[in-house]
Amino acid sequence: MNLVPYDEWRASALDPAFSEWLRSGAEPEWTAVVSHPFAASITRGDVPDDDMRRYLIQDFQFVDSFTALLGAAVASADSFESRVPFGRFLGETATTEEKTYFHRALDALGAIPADLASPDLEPVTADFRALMDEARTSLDYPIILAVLCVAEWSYLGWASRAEQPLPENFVHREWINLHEGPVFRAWVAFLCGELDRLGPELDENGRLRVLDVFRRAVRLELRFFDMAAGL
Ligand SMILES: Cc1ncc(CN)c(N)n1
Repeated sequence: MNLVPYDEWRASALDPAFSEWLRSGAEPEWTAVVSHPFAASITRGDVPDDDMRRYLIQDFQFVDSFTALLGAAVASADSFESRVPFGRFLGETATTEEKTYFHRALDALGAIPADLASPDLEPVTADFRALMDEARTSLDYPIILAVLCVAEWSYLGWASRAEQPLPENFVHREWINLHEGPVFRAWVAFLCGELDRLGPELDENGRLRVLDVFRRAVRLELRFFDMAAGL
């Protein structure tokens, strides 16, 4: 656990980026997320259908709050240049690719419409939605960025470990492809870059608040995969 103040840390770090200070401060949970057995099983395409259905039903509820959080990022970003990528991602991915993926995948997995509309929320799903709602209503741009960055960067982390050829089953293959590739990498680089730009301008208290939210989000990602794995 990294409690070294950012100014001290960056003087000696190999990569002095603020996002790297956050990520290393969220160890060992970060590595546990990106190397989680459930995520590895997605990359191999061998998650049993019942487990994949339970995971995606819960994740659809995650994505709902995540989409609202993207809207808050558009509203709270500090410049037009920064608002645009959030708006683009909101339009292109959240409302088209990801949404059609969920409907096709859950259909193939035998879910019924009620599973999507009003499922029983697992405790971790409710907790994750609460953190995203807290960040959204704060309208505090670095805090919003911290949650978005964990969600996307950690997913790039496990998805980029997938080996070719990717699974034939589209439920697994498309879920990997949604979180890998040049466009998704550029999106994650943008989120990290925004934190790298703003972090050094915060005072120590502000940085610790961002680190606290970053860590809470990483712990929730870990619990989410544990829930999916039935742990
Ligand atoms: C729980 C969770 N975390 C992150 C992602 C990536 N958007 C996701 N779909 N679900």
